[in-house]
Amino acid sequence: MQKGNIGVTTENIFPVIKKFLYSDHEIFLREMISNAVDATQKIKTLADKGDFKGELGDLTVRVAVDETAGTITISDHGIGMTEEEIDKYINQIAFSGVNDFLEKYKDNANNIIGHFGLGFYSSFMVSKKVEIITRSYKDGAKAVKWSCDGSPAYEIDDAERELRGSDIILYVDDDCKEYLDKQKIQQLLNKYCKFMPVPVAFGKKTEWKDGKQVDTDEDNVINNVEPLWTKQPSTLKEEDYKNFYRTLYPMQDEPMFWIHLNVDYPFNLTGILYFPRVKSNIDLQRNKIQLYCNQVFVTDQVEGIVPEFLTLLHGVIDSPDIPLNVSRSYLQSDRDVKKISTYITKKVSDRLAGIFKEDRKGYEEKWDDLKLFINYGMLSEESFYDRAKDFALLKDTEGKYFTFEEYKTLIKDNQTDKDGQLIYLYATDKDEQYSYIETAKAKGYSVLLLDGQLDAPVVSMLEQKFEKSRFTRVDSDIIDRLIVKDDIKNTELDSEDSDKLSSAFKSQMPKLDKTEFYVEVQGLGELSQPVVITQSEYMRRMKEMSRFQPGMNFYAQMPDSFSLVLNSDHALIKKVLDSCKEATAEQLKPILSEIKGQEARLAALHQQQNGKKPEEITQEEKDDLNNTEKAIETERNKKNDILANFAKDNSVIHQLIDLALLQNGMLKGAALDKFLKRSVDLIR
Ligand SMILES: Nc1ncnc2c1ncn2[C@@H]1O[C@H](COP(=O)(O)OP(=O)(O)OP(=O)(O)O)[C@@H](O)[C@H]1O
Repeated sequence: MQKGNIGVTTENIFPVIKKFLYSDHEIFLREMISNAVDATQKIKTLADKGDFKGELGDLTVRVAVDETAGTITISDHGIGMTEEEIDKYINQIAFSGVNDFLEKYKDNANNIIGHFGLGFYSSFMVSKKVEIITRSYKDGAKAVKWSCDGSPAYEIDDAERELRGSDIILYVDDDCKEYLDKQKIQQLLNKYCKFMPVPVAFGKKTEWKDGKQVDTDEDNVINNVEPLWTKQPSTLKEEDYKNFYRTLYPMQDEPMFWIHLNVDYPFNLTGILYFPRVKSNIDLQRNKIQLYCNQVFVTDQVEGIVPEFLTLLHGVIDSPDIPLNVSRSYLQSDRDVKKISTYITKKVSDRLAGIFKEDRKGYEEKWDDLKLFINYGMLSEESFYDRAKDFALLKDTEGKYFTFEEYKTLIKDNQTDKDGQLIYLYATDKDEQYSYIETAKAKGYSVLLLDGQLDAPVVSMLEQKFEKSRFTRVDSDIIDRLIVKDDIKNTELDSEDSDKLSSAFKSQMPKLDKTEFYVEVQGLGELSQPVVITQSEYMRRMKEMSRFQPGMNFYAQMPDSFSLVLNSDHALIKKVLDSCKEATAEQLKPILSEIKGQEARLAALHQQQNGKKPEEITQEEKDDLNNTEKAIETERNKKNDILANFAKDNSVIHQLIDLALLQNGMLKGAALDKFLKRSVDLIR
């Protein structure tokens, strides 16, 4: 028997390992099984080369849990180890790996990607003692047993073992008893070993016999040794890809299409990426791309390796060239990783461009599902925008699709304003903005439907990319001002009438929380609606953006401001004006003439004082000016009161306001109820 100390200086290294890798204890199983798989593949290689002439035998790696003994055993029929090899690979080298790890990550353990290849010693994260019973394939090799209880001391002894290969026996620590639960092990095998290249068996398949579940003779092999991505694309059918997708994401809808990745220079990478049909954000967070290293599952945190927008895709990537035992910040600056990321982006855009070219109709049918990925890609990656601008689509409110270039050609003639700016009209909700869309269409304009999650930032991006172009929502102004072609014709009403109308209407606008209404009078044509509500594009966008961007709180606090535009060409508005004049003329006459007089006085005072320096203006003159202003204010208030008093009982005004609110989904609760009752009264 040989005793010795493992070549480490730290007195007791294992508590440290445990602490560092606390969240990732479970990887021990992956490490043990991939060692067993490696040893098995090595014997196969030796046999292929003729360096091993014996029987290969059954190469299945076996995992067994013994709850009573408190052990997990991983057995392989691989190359095994001689005593010298144990000394070299386990006592010396493996430990130096642990040492390096501690050296490097002492201070920033949190930055570790979470799957440092600790290899064999990760077994101590869950074990109080580990034994290796092994026998090398080499002629005349003796079986040996190595054991270590987690202190730097180990023992090596002779052992009984007939067959070539190794048993690794983990004596599970008392605080890690969960790993003695078969279901837990099954779950870990499923997560990490599902596609390992050598059969891995966990117990036997069971069957029902005499009302009991009993083991059969057949191994319960948990993995598929030849997963789809390792095969040649030319040998695969559509159904194969769909089936594989189902094994990866059992509850998910069929994917739209996929990309089989396969490169061996300048780096090695295989994999299959699927474009999923995404139903909800929960799906996005739950189903992720899985990263493998030679068919061993590493992680589903692929940020930094795959461009961010492609993390929304599903599937697998397998590459031995992605450095796994480094921190994330290093990963992002690593040149090979950058190359991988660029390669994947190019592959994805080539595939999309290909489908677009070959099957435009099919592509359009998928667009609504694809849009999120492509928009996200264009927003987050300049190089992707440059590729995607030729196959990204815009959809109009009638459901027709256009490329950027096609759409520009379509609207160029009719939607260029007097300053030469191309105006892209859009709606965000076909039903809510229905009448605005119809008005625009009646004018021969095309209206885009931009109702996607990312459309607001996409609009800002496109405005920067497209030359001399602006996006405007159809309800952001009255039709003649959406695309200003000539100078606007002014309302035919004189300012006094216009003022009466707007004051009367304004006095009856509802007092809504955080909402402001401006009232203006415009001639919109006899056939247009009598009252229209619009919301300025600029303010709406600022408010929308403030929801996503910190530091824009100022805009979020501002009330929503809307314009209520009264169409002075409409018969109903004319009718209101006439009855208003009739009802208020007597009362308003002296007030209006008083206001006129005071205004003339104010103008004269201003003129007088304008020529003077501030110190030359006397207190008396200042008071005079202030008092005149106040007098005007008082008279105006009187005027407004009279108009409000008239408007209060005018059911046409109320009805018109409510109809406009209703059209914008702003009439609710008690106000809606009142409107309904009034409407019934009106037709009674
Ligand atoms: N089941 C086994 N059969 C034969 N040799 C083994 C077995 N397990 C471990 N070894 C030997 O011990 C060495 C150290 O294993 P360890 O898992 O620590 O590192 P590794 O597998 O080389 O690298 P990694 O850190 O990526 O796992 C292996 O390289 C191998 O030579």
